[in-house]
Amino acid sequence: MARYELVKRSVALITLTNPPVNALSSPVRHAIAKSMERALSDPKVTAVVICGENGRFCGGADIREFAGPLRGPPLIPVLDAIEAGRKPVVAAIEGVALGGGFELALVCHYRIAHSKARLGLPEVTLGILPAAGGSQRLPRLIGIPAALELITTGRHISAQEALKLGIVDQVTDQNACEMAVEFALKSVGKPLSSRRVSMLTTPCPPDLDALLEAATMQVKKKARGVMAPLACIQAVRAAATMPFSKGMKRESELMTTLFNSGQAQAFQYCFFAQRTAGKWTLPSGAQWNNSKPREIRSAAVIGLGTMGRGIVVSLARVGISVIAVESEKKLLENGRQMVIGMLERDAKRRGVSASLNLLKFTLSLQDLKDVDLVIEAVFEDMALKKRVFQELSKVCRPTTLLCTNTSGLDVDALAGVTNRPHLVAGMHFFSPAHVMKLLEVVCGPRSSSETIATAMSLGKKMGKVSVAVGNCPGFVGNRMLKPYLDQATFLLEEGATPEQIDKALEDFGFAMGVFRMSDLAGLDVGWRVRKESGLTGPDVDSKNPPRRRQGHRYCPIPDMVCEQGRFGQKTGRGWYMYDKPGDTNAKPDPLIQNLLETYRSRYGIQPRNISDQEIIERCLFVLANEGFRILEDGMAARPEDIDVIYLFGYAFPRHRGGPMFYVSMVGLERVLERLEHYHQAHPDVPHLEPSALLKKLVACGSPPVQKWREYIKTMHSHL
Ligand SMILES: CCCCCCCCCCCCC[C@H](O)CC(=O)SCCNC(=O)CCNC(=O)[C@H](O)C(C)(C)COP(=O)(O)OP(=O)(O)OC[C@H]1O[C@@H](n2cnc3c(N)ncnc32)[C@H](O)[C@@H]1OP(=O)(O)O
Repeated sequence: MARYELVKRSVALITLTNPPVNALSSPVRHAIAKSMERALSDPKVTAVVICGENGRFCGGADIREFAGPLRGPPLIPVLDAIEAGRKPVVAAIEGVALGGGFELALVCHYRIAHSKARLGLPEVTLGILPAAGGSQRLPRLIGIPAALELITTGRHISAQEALKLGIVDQVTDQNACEMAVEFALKSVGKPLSSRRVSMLTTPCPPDLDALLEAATMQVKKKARGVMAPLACIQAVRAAATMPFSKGMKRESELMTTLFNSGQAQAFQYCFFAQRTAGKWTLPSGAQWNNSKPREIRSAAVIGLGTMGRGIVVSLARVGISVIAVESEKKLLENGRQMVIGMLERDAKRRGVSASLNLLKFTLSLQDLKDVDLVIEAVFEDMALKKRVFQELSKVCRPTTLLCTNTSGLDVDALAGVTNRPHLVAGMHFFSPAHVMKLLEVVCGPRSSSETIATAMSLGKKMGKVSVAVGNCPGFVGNRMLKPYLDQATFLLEEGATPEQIDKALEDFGFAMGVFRMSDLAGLDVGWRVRKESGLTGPDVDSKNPPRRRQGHRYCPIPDMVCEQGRFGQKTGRGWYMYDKPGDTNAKPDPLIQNLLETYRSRYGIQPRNISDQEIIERCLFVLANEGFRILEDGMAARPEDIDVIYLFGYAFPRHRGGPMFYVSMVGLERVLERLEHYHQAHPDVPHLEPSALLKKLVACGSPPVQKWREYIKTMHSHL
């Protein structure tokens, strides 16, 4: 777990050997401690260099170990012994020095970084804080403001920035390990006391309280209800106001609180869920590690609406040449200008030049004959999409992959009109496509493993978190959204207000409640879908009694809001009112209050007081209940995939871990009991009926979320 060598006759070279990221697992900590003892006691050794195998210094503590009892030597004494040693120790940082890896570097007396290395204390993103002295040493080394920013955001920094901040002593383009050995030889005999960061006095700004207060306000606003950033600020305060040993005690107390909070578990679950989602499987046995993706050098995007433009930008900025197609000259010109503007702004922000030379704009599908892959992003209309796919089938070479950005239509129906159904898949981006990280890769029953591998790998290349899903209406994300939105509007009927529901959801941790979010997204989109599916408008079957469709409860309030031309922020009116169209400051609107009161009295509904608990339970338990059904149907391979979709596509609060993790933390038995209760009260809402899988899991003793897959295996899978 660590290799010990003597180099240049007097330098002990300790190499961490724990692939893939040299995490500080128990055997690694043990090996470091033993190696240091050996180096310090060997008279031949005058200096020590610590590096990591395979060009990676260290990715920090082994996060998997956090789930069990602490075994092996604790990290802090291992690190303290390095700093206290009487021989100079140099960290040779290549690749990454993150979390405990960074803390390991901080106890070394010197730090040499390769120019491509990245450093950071990302603990806050795992719901904890740098608890091996990082919160106490970094402020001593670089001052409170810079340390506060790095620790509360978890941001990774480049070697150059680390040099500027005074974190590393030297940056090199050459082999960092060899440079560190040379550096170590030159450091022999130099006094070490000023190199022991724990011995430094934290430079304390005069306005410390104001600074910490401002940071507190900022993190409270940015991460509602999240404990870790607040704990980080308290730890940094300790570094500014307490001697090192007392600060370490405070750091440990804060870490214990975070560890016991449940939030840390949720964040750490998210970390692994994101990585698990990349490991897709198909019923054929094809999977991520046995299917080869095709290399995509050129692509085409059809349709330059909001989605199409974002997709063009996502492709071009990773070096893929893109042909963008529109149906009319004016739309094409407008799209061209928007895309160029977006790419230029993006390039400026990243300090690179915009890849405009990769773009071509055309009105003719004939220009697509040689591209490797097409993404169709035209209007959400099956007949139109089928025409496009038929045309593509004729125009593109037979090996071109044909993908659709539909947000819920039948991908296999589109595959069926082509001459290559095995090369058709869904690539469902989220709006705005160049910003949102989620990509649902929709596997049709005829999509080949190569097609899925290519779509997943292209998503990764574009920096997306790609999740493979089955082909059902709405796929995973939008399919689950429907019962969630329904519950919110049923609660309005029963007596709640949009403000009350939004506040309950925002207090739960969502950045925006369901109604504020709907106003931002635009209410007309859903209205059009409801009209097209005959739920509202002139095509409604007149046999439907009021507030019922196909025998089930239906709430027409969203349709009534749209009928008044209230489409959300863009029209200055929606569930809320805004000072002018495009404004974001949502204010409660007495007209909506009035509409709700009139509606309730028309249907003889006696409004009742609805608790926040009921709002959360009905909205979120029904969301997860649909997730269970999706798992039963084999439309998602595992609960982690559903959670990743909700974290990255629907801003589900990370400290709750995603809808499936959240209900597992609440306790499946309780969730089942509450769903049964609500279904009894609302028997005309089938989504409230507990799913078979939920019942099965409860009957099996409510296993943890990571084990649910074992209970789903027996069921029919589309993935
Ligand atoms: C009740 C009282 C309790 C009190 C508790 C007291 C405890 C006291 C001691 C605490 C000491 C704390 C020390 C420290 O402050 C805490 C930490 O260090 S937390 C860890 C911080 N590090 C990170 O957050 C880095 C996480 N990793 C990454 O960001 C990336 O993996 C990477 C390093 C940038 C590499 O990225 P990629 O190349 O894209 O590779 P992947 O991300 O796909 O990862 C590959 C593979 O490695 C696994 N992995 C990565 N990092 C870790 C890790 N730190 N631990 C374990 N495993 C890791 C990852 O899951 C992938 O695995 P695979 O999916 O392939 O199985």
